[in-house]
Amino acid sequence: MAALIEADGLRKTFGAITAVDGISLSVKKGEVLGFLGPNGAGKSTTMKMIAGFLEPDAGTARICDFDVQATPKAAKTRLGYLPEGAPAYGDMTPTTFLAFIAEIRGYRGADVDTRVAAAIGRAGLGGVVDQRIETLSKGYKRRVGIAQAILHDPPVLIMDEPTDGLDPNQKHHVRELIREMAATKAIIVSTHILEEVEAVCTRAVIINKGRIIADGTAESLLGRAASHGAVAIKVAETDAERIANAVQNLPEVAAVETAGKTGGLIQLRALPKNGSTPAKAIGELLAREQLPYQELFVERAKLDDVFRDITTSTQA
Ligand SMILES: Nc1ncnc2c1ncn2[C@@H]1O[C@H](COP(=O)(O)OP(=O)(O)OP(=O)(O)O)[C@@H](O)[C@H]1O
Repeated sequence: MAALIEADGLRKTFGAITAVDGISLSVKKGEVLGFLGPNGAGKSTTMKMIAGFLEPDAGTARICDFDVQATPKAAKTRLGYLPEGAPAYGDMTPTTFLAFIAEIRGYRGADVDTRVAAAIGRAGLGGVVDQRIETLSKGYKRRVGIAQAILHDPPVLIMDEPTDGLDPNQKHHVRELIREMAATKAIIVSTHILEEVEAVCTRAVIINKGRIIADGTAESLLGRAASHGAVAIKVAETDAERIANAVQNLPEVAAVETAGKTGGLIQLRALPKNGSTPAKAIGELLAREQLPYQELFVERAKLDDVFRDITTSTQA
C-alpha cells in the first residue's frame, strides 16, 4: 500500500543552525508514527515542512501523493495539522473559531454546523464552546487545536505534541481519540512522553540534530537497551558464587553482576549477549543443575533508557 505521508531528503537551515539535515520517512494508512527527539532536535521544523507551512531548503514532502509545495491546496485538503502552542484568534469562542475554519475548508450551511458539532464532541469541548479561547485553560486551548485539525476528517494527521499541557485524564482522552482514528488514517505525533509512544504509536522515529538516529517499533527500540531482557535471580548468599559462575558460562549471557543484597539474599543480574534472550536457558540450567533460587524475573528496559542512550551517544 502506498504511503500517505512521504518526506524525502528534507533540509532546513536558519542562519548558522541546521535544524533539519536530510530527513526521509514515510507513513502508511493505519500507522501512528511517534516522532521523538530532545529539545531542538528539529521535530517541529520537520513537521512544519511536511505540513507545507515552511518551505524546505531541499527535499520534498507529499501528502496522499500531492507535493505540499507544488500542489498545496490538494495536499492541505487531505491534511489536519496541529501546530505547537495555542490556536490564534483568542477572541473567538471554540464554536465561532471552528465554524470559521469549516468555512475556510469549503463547508457551507448545515454542513458547517454538522462538522463543528462532531469536532466539538470528539475533542471533548462540550463545556466551553461559548467561552473566549484566550480565557480557556492550556488543556482546553490544546483541544480546540485538535478539533480544528480533525474537523474535515482528513486521511492524514500531523500533531505537534497533542497532549502538551493536558491533565492525565485529558491525556488519556486524546490518546483514545488518536487510537480510534488510527485505523483509517496516517498519523504523525511528536511527543516528549515516551509512555505515549508505547500507548498509541505503531512505530517510533528518534531524531537528533536534524537527523534520524533510530526507526522501529517501540519493542524493537527497547531491544537496543543493554538492560532489555536481563534476568534477575534472587539466591541465598551461600549459593551466589556457584550460581553466578554457572550462569556466566551460558552462551546467551554477556555478564553476571550483583544487583543488591538483603537479609542473606543476593540479587544477581544476568545481562544478555548481543540482543539474545537468556531467560529460558537460565531457567533450564537452574532446573538441570538443581541450583536453588528464590525468585527469577525478566527485566524490561524503559524507552526512556533507550532514548537517553542513543541521543546522548550521538551528541557531537
Ligand atoms: N524560525 C526559526 N529561526 C531560527 N531558528 C529556528 C527557527 N525555528 C527553529 N529554529 C531552531 O532550529 C532547531 C530545531 O528546532 P525545532 O523547534 O524544530 O526543534 P524541536 O525538536 O521541535 O524542539 P522542542 O522539542 O524543544 O520543541 C533549534 O535549534 C531551533 O532553535
